[in-house]
Amino acid sequence: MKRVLTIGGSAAQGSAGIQADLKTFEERNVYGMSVITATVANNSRTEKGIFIRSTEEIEAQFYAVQEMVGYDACKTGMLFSKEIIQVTVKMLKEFPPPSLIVDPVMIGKMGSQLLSDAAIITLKKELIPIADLITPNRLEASRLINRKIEATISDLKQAAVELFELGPRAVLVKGGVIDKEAVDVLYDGKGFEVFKTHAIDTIHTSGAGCSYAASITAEVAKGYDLVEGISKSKQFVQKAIEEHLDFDRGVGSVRHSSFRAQNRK
Ligand SMILES: Nc1ncnc2c1ncn2[C@@H]1O[C@H](COP(=O)(O)OP(=O)(O)OP(=O)(O)O)[C@@H](O)[C@H]1O
Ligand SMILES: Cc1ncc(COP(=O)(O)O)c(N)n1
Repeated sequence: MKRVLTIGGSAAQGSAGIQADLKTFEERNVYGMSVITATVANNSRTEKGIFIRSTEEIEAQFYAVQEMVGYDACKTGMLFSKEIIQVTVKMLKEFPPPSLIVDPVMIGKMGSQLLSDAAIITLKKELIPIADLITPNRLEASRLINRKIEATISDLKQAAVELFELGPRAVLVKGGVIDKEAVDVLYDGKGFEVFKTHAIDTIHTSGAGCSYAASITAEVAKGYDLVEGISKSKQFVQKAIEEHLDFDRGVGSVRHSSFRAQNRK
């Protein structure tokens, strides 16, 4: 069984972050492990809580993973601060994963700030250059290249080229909805691949981005190439959004188990 690690934040409500990643790893049939960088305890009735873990606690988790299991691929999600990005880069350089997928999460779908403004530069200069794939959405991509990106395939392609210049081996820009289709563009320095599915009319997509990147990480760990891994993961996330869970309290969750349920019918 392939071994996959996620380094990111705990999302108490269960839809996104580490919870989404571990649920997705299980659905994609890989062995999931986690290093928790922060605890996000969103609660619309009180104040939003974000609690950052110490670098000592982060390192202890990472070394436990390496000593007890090892890994075939690694995903990063919420890293929040410059210090956490730097310790993550240090650990990844000491134990280079066969594949590294960096989801540059900045703002959660419920509005929480998951990356401090001051940390963007560290993300760009230190983590992105060692990534095999980065998976920004349009807003994150804009912040990384300091310009607005139009909702057109041609501008997404141009943005992917600019992001590639930051040094990753490939870029997947999630373009959002264009002409009723959910469009993503992959660029690997040689060519483009466009992934499209029909856009589902719902606000209940919390966890979509995390689960998509987690599924890609799992598929790459199994040996699929990026195009195959992304195609499979796009179908997985599509089904998870189609059968979303609405808890009647704002943005609901994707249903991580729906692809498996569909294939068991
Ligand atoms: N309404 C929708 N219908 C179909 N697919 C969607 C829909 N919303 C998002 N997706 C797809 O889900 C995947 C995750 O993308 P999304 O833009 O939600 O990421 P994100 O959560 O914003 O990213 P991040 O985790 O980096 O913050 C993409 O392939 C996107 O096209
Ligand atoms: C701890 C944590 N990490 C990441 C996300 C992004 O979530 P999404 O997949 O909805 O963009 C989140 N909301 N919380």
